[in-house]
Amino acid sequence: MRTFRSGWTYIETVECTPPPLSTAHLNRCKSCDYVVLLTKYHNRMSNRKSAGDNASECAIRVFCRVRPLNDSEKSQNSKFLPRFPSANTITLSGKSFTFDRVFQPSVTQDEVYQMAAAHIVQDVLDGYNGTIFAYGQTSSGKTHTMEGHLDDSEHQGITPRIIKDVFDRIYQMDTDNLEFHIKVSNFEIYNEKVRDLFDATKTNLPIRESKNRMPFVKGATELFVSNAAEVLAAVEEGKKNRQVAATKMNEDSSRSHSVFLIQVDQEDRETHMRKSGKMYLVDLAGSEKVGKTGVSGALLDEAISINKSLSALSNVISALSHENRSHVPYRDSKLTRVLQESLGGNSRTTIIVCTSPAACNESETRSTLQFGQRAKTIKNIVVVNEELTAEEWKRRFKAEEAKVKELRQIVECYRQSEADSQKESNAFDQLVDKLKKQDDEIEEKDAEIDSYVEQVVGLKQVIAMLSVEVEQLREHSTMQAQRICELDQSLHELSTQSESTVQEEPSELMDQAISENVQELHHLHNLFGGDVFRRLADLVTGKIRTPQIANPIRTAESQVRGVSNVVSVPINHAYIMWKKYMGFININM
Ligand SMILES: Nc1ncnc2c1ncn2[C@@H]1O[C@H](COP(=O)(O)OP(=O)(O)OP(=O)(O)O)[C@@H](O)[C@H]1O
Repeated sequence: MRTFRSGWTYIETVECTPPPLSTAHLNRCKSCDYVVLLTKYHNRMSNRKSAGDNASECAIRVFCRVRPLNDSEKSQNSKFLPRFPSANTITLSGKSFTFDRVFQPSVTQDEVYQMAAAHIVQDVLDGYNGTIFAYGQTSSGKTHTMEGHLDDSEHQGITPRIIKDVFDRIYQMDTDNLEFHIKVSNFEIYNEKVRDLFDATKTNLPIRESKNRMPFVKGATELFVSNAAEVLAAVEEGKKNRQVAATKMNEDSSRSHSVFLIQVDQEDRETHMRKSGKMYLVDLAGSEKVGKTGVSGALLDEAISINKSLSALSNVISALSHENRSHVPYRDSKLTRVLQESLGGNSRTTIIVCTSPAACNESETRSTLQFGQRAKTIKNIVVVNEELTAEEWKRRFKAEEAKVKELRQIVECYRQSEADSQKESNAFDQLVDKLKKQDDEIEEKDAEIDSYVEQVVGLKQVIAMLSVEVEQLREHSTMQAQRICELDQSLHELSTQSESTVQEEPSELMDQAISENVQELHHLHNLFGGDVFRRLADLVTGKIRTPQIANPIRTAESQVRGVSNVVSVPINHAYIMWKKYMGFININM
């Protein structure tokens, strides 16, 4: 047995937004404590979200329903325009529109309910808010979809099916600890006035905001119900009071937007946990081209008011579908005020766009499909509405404390990591300075090397010249050596001659010959002992320090010395001979 009672207040839980995980920081410091902690934190938060524990993003679901051609359209021979290339696409004159599902005319009321609406029952029992509304031009099938035939189980629309399902699920629950409190209200927005459909005397109810900033209709009659039959009776009651009139396009045209609100509150008697889910079932009045509907007088005023509020709804949808939405004009109409939480707020919302298939309604159908397409981009943020027990508060408080502690740790780590990166950045600056200095030094060395290279080039030229000179000397020395041999021979002969004529005075001829030989010997001595060695010694010892340059010069020097040795042996011999001869002359003079 379930218990139903009344009189609770509800508190909405608010999600604490985790600090963003900056990619810049991730790149800088992939393994630092801060990132590890923050990643853990984010993972934990997303796990909590997926468990339905807190706020989560929820896109508005949009379905499209196409009704069959009606008699009037058939009689005009209006063509059946839409094509259905896939289960969720509709094509109109070549332009495709994609929805969560497209219902073709043959789709039954039950199929529409199962695919588009049944899920809302569980959402509401889980403590979420939910909204389903039908949108479309007049006579496109909105009332048929939302309400249908109330007393015909096959042709019932969404509202009676939801009511039945809510009670079926509650009675099927296998715990006896839950206590339920269900209340319904029904009002319409007619000519920008909120009228209570359960109490026809309340014709202009105000819209106020709760302390959670949720708009609600103040003073609307709330009926406490305990079974589906009671609720259906209430729906019938409200229906009687709704503004309908016959127009050229619809015999039972709704001249107002109707809102049926079911609020399910529940309490676990053991844990004292409380949850509350609100469900808005909305049948909008249809937009109409007054030329087509042929209305005048009061009906024309209604049509103008309907179109105005629908265009306010379009503006809200349009503002919400922009990424950088700044202002959403909820306050432009009563309709958008009432639906504020359903559009961009805390509600799991489903929109069923209803269309006519007839070619004569093509432009209205196209604008309906565009409306649905825009609405599909809107994302609501939903949270479970729950009232917490003292124990639950304590548990959450502790969890929040732990979270704060964790966040403090993260902040501390972040600070530390910032300080570390500052240090790293200073060290980096120093390194950059050092590298700059090294760069300058390298540039200097480069210049030095360039000058060495220039010197090497110059010295290579000198060596080449010296080599030529050495070669010439070698040739010359060979000739000179030959000459020295001849002189040696001649001196020997002269010496022999003088020994044999020791008593005789040296002849003038001999003196001249000896003098010439001596001069020639002097010349040769100067030639081989002088300039060449000096120049080589200069190069090797003083100005040249690099081995690459000095080595070839040393080679050249030894080559010259080699030549000089070759030449100097006979010269020395000749010189000795000459000295000997001169001594001989002096002794005998
Ligand atoms: N899918 C459908 N299958 C069969 N009949 C339908 C379907 N949709 C609508 N109809 C019929 O078309 C007519 C107009 O539908 P309905 O009253 O639901 O339109 P509406 O959009 O609510 O119009 P208004 O905005 O003028 O109130 C009704 O007779 C309804 O039974």
